[in-house]
Amino acid sequence: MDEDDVRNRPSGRSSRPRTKQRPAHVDAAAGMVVSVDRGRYGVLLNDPPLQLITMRARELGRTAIAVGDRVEVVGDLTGAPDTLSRIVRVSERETVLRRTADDNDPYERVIVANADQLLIVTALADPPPRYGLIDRAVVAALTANIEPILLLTKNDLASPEEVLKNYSALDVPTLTTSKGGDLGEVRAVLDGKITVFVGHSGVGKSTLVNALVPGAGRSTGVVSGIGKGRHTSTSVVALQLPAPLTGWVIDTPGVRSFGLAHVTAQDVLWAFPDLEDGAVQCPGSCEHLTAADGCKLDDWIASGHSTPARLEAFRRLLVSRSDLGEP
Ligand SMILES: Nc1nc2c(ncn2[C@@H]2O[C@H](COP(=O)(O)OP(=O)(O)OP(=O)(O)O)[C@@H](O)[C@H]2O)c(=O)[nH]1
Ligand SMILES: [Zn+2]
Repeated sequence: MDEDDVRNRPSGRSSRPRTKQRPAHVDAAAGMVVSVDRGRYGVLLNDPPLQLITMRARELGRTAIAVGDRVEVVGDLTGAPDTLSRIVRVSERETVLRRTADDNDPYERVIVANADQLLIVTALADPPPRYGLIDRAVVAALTANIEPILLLTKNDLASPEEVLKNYSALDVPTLTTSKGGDLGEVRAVLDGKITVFVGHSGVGKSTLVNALVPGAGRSTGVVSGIGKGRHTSTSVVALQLPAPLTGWVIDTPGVRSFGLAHVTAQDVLWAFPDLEDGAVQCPGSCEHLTAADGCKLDDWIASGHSTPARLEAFRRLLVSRSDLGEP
């Protein structure tokens, strides 16, 4: 992944990152970035659907390029081995999933561009759900205008009741899967969309990706045979869903947490239209956490708007921003 040197506000409802206009390259071909690995970008051309290895053109400066970016490429477009072409333009992004700089990483990162949905993969048991991580992923999605979806694996081991209760006030769509179970419902949710999959180790994310995209070859937690080892990939890749489906699964093996320091209380409030009007009376710098600090949202609820559960869910998300993401 690349550093994004332009510290744009997270893409809320109104602000969109801008792309500078570049001189047109008449021979450029359009495509999508499907992998990023040490300065090399895998690009799948739209027509013909060839996959190329590319690098950034100098004229792009330090503009970040991320998986999901729609780009224009020039140079050798045959896809022949040992050829390299250059990305000369990055299109304006519809959404940007990002994480903040933290102690381990001084740069704000663009994780994925143009995603429609964030599928938060959580096991119901082995390992047990970690609400802090789920909440942070929900905040990252909502504040990027990406739809969060909770996928609960290992339903054969435990009941989803408690998790569903925890997320009912947030209105996050939920799916459950079990070992060897039918994935029809999951496929229907993914069809036609660009969906980012996140989940911490052992939840069954690779098992799921392999089942949805045969041949994806994502390594799963079973290690067998001497010397075989486990090929743990840490880079983000986009995988095309097989026909008759359309759309993409973007696997994020390296993403274990979301740094959310760039997300303000106002950003989270945008995801709660039912509370937004109630915050008009709040002090200008309100963090919306307690009435004791002058927040007027409790009064808003008391006068019959929205519900106490929604306010509680909103505040839980606000607090999750400052939790330690990992481990
Ligand atoms: N019982 C049960 N086991 C499952 C289910 N899904 C996956 N597993 C098992 O859980 C273990 C971990 O699955 P993986 O797919 O490797 O998990 P992962 O999330 O990709 O983890 P990393 O590879 O560490 O990122 C494997 O032994 C799977 O067979 C499920 O629905 N039920
Ligand atoms: Zn407030």
